[in-house]
Amino acid sequence: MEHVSDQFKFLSFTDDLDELEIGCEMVNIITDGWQEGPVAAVLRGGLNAQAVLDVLAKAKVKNLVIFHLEEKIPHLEDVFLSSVVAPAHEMFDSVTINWRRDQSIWHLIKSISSDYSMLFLGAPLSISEIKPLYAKVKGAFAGSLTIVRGPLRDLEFDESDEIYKWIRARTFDASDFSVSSVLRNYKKKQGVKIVAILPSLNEENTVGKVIKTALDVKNVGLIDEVVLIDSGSTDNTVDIARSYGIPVYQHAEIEAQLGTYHGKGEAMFKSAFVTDADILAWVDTDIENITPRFFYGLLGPLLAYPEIKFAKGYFSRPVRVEASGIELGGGRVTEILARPWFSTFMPQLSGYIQPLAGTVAIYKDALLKMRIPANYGVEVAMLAQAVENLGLWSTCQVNLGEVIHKSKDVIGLSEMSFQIMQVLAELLEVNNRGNNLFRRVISAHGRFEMHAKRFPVTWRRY
Ligand SMILES: O=c1ccn([C@@H]2O[C@H](COP(=O)(O)OP(=O)(O)O[C@H]3O[C@H](CO)[C@@H](O)[C@H](O)[C@H]3O)[C@@H](O)[C@H]2O)c(=O)[nH]1
Ligand SMILES: O=C(O)[C@H](O)COP(=O)(O)O
Repeated sequence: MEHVSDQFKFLSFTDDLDELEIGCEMVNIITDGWQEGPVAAVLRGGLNAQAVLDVLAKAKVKNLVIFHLEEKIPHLEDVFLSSVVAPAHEMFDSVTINWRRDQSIWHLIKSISSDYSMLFLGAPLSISEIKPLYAKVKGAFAGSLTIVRGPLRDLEFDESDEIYKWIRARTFDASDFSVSSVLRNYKKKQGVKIVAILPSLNEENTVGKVIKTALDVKNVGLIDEVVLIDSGSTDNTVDIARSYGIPVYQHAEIEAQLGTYHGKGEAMFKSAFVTDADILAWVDTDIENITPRFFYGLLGPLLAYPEIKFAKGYFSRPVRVEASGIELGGGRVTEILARPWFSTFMPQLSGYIQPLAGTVAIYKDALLKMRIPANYGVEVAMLAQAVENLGLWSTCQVNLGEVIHKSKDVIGLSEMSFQIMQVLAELLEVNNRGNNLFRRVISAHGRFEMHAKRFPVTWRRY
């Protein structure tokens, strides 16, 4: 039990929680008080869950009952297994783990309310979330509640860290902005015109629903225009889009005198020429589970906070089972390339949860000051320049919920990563000696083959 700390501080939920001790050794216990009877802990895993175990061991609880809501992404279960299940078996005489699949944590807590007189939870990330969490749990659980906040072990930053502060203040949830009348009011007050731009390349299965959803949001007055910018689809995408009566453009034909390039960035660059709106909001057309939330959520912060000029969506991605039978969690390029790159070279961007997301909204005057790469580097290039030109605090991210969209195979992702890396290198003015040749050596049946493809970055300027 190496991780048991001697420093426990007790507070009640009526105390001022600014009194919480922050430090490498402190365990803060915010509690209704001890009550005789059976004890349960509802735990997800991580430092605070581990601190709950410390507190219960110190309180000489012998038989521990733990409830755990199964994670949607199975590899997150590793955190629970290593930080809770393994140590709990060493610390207590008997441990019962109840793996649950309730609809939500509140359903779970309600269902055990009459069986336990004390409930222990790990604290949420931010101190300001503790009292709202308490109020919510008390609506479901009648007994005594204790929320434990563990020591800040292994964290090199504290709550005065700028990225941490930015995340707390500039990360929104789409549900914060779901009341259309409120948003319409903000929109009117700011006197802005908004266009939803839907980029497409062979999206016949999903494009119709995305357009219909955008039009629903237009009908309630939040969006003024919906346009589709196609990159030369060869399926029925364009016919489907036209059947909704919205303007449909081929990106190659927009401002044809500027020439044309392949790529999503090119479609986004050309978007600025087809509208006189003040705010441009792009939403990908391959999203299977599109809802108005994507549009409200993305636009909400820009309308409600005039100082915010750029918003990027983020989302959770359910695990997909590939044809190979292999289960994949989402965001492979994000986790393997973008996040490590940002933490190494561009730490000011490291608070972004989905830096590659294509759901983005920006004021047009800010867009016109940017240079836009024609390829898949467009999202990171826009993000980096938004933060550089406008300042981190004029940018934000919004949780749009869960996204289900088609996934590239590993070669597709590898090429996308190469494009993104080339763009990031150019943004940092790293001299890569014009090396944009991407080589892939393949060994099969005792022979080697060399495949090589060039991915030059074309920067577009307004
Ligand atoms: O030349 C193109 C290529 C794609 N698309 C559309 O752009 C969207 C996203 O493209 P996709 O190839 O599905 O991207 P992902 O593999 O999902 O890549 C993720 O990461 C990219 C790089 O950050 C972003 O551009 C994407 O929006 C984001 O979903 C879809 O609606 C496509 O139809 C175009 O309009 N033109
Ligand atoms: O955002 C990413 O990292 C890429 O779009 C890949 O996502 P996926 O691993 O969910 O397919």
